[in-house]
Amino acid sequence: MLIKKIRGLFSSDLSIDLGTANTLIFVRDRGIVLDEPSVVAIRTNNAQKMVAAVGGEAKRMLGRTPGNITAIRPLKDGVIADFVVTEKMLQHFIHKVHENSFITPSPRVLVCVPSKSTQVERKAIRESAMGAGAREVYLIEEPMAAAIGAGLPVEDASGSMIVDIGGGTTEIAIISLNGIVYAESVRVGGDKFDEAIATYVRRQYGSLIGDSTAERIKHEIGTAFHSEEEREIDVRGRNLAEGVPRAFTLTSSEILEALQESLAQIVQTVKSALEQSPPELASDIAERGIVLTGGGALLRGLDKLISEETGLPVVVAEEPLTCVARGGGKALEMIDRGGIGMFSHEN
Ligand SMILES: Nc1ncnc2c1ncn2[C@@H]1O[C@H](COP(=O)(O)OP(=O)(O)OP(=O)(O)O)[C@@H](O)[C@H]1O
Repeated sequence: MLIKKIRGLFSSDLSIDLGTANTLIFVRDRGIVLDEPSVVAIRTNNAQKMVAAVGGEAKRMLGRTPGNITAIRPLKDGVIADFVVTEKMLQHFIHKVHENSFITPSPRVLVCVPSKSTQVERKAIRESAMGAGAREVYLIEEPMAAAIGAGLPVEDASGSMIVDIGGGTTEIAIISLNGIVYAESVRVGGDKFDEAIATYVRRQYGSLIGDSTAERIKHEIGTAFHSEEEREIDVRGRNLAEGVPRAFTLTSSEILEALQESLAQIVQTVKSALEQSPPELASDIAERGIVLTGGGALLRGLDKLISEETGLPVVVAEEPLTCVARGGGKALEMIDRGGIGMFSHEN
């Protein structure tokens, strides 16, 4: 135990949030050392595939690649769509952290996995991390890490509700005594919001916009709740009828309309989690409120919408985009204190 404690003090344990949209790596005492889009660009030469770029550089290539390069997102809808490429990406990021931070290799690595990921996926993630030099690998479910990162009292015998709105999925969990009492996930998140915006623009303006433009519109004027303050953005898309770029202006009310269906799905999943929560925990949640994490929590007015629909207080966690990675880091510290109840059964 003492040796474990001492080792804990000097170790450069990594916590990895392997997300559909972004991968983050947190190192104890250093904070977030890597924050990159989960994108890999693959170059094909005479049927041979090679990694051309990973992370930010690869994301800039999305939708702009020549014939022999494809930029792909190996995780989709919160699950691994391409094992081989995910492994390559994970290894690239872990090596990058080692190179940049003079961190000793072979640390303990904790990976945050979607609560609905299969045993096969968990095994693949574990093997990828081992392949990248991890000495020990721990897996923790994302909502648990998110709750710890948001500072919720997960160890207490009291219910906490977390809604983590990522790129591919929204994960909802009720946590008490270091365990997930109820978890539900819906394949709606930031990506679906972007798709809904692109669909709206195609229907209303007869123009095509790419994923990055849709995401930019969401960041700048996106909203989940009606507000007096109307925002606008000038956009350029390829007009379908004329085949040439055309400019038009979008307003925040239009984006609200475009997002209706996706938002309704999230609200419905939150409501059904509340309905299925044991009464004691439901009353704790009613008192403490619902905590939102993940990039989607930054969508303007989403807290208001969920609060209005559930009648409960809703708060957005501080730095929602880094909650999962930071929570994973804290969970690693908890291992040294013997708090291992929260880890996935695979450990
Ligand atoms: N200010 C903002 N307003 C709205 N959405 C935002 C904002 N900032 C980031 N996002 C969205 O958050 C999403 C990414 O969130 P996050 O990094 O938490 O997801 P992830 O962990 O990679 O995904 P998942 O949990 O599904 O695996 C993207 O869709 C991004 O567009």
